[in-house]
Amino acid sequence: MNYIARTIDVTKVYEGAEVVSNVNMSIKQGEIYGFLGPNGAGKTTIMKMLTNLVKPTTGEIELFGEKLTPTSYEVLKRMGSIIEYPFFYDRLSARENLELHCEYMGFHNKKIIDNTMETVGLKDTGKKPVKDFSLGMKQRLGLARALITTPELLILDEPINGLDPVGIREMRDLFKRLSNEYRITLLVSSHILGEIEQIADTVGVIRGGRLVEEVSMESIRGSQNEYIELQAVDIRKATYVIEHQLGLSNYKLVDDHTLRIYDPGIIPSELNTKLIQYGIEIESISKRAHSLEEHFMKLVKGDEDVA
Ligand SMILES: Nc1ncnc2c1ncn2[C@@H]1O[C@H](COP(=O)(O)OP(=O)(O)OP(=O)(O)O)[C@@H](O)[C@H]1O
Repeated sequence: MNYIARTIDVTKVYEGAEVVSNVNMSIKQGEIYGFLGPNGAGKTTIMKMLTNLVKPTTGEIELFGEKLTPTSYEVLKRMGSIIEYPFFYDRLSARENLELHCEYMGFHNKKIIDNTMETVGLKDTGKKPVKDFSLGMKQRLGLARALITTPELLILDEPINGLDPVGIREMRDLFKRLSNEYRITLLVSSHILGEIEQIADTVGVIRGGRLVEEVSMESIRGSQNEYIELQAVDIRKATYVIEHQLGLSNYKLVDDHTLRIYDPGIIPSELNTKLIQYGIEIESISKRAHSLEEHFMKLVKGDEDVA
């Protein structure tokens, strides 16, 4: 497997408190990796370690197959990032800010400034000073700055925070374009599941400094376990019939009234008919599926009974 970035058993201790604990993250080349977790879970700290802004207390970071050291300048040139609020020269225009950044980075290619401004949708901002930009425009300028050195990996910490629905949508579309057209690998953090779910190929869930899951969205969608939920007046009798007469074994009694059957391929109306034949009084019967939200919320909140 081709990994563009990995954390290997990374731990970070701040003033005696372990804020990141033994995290093993693997970001594949070309994917959008969604980094999901509540505020304070440790996302920013991990992103700072990946960009060499903070050193792990123990463990290692690997970027483009190389171990990250304090002098890994070449490796760091291959990535762009926005971590925490990006600083701009407020009185200067978008273009002037980007020109200054290029100069600072020793990167001289005027054409790229035009192209990047076009990519992020800031081409028509002219002389407008950044202080008159909306939050969404500033976010896009931050992205332009991260993109201007043509990175292979882009690390974005909560890039949609504070944006309105239109701005969120534009950002999301832009991430997909960067991934599909420019083949950039993205690591994007958020505390909002809905956002991660819509863009990510892989999701890493972090809680209390620990990576509690790292899974491809494809496999999660594939394992959306459907089940039949039924309610009966006498649930024990229904359970007996289901197990001994109908031969179904994969079920769970939820409460005194409700049973969930996980055996595949059951059609609710057929089950209903059969149960009635055995004299079971059914109150309700329906097909359901664990939603992604249920799946992730259990992880984020720390419910160990994860489906
Ligand atoms: N420089 C620091 N010194 C001490 N503690 C810190 C420092 N930076 C972060 N922390 C602590 O580490 C924990 C993780 O913070 P971090 O910013 O990585 O979380 P996060 O998941 O990015 O959340 P948020 O979205 O709120 O930034 C928090 O408890 C935070 O207070």
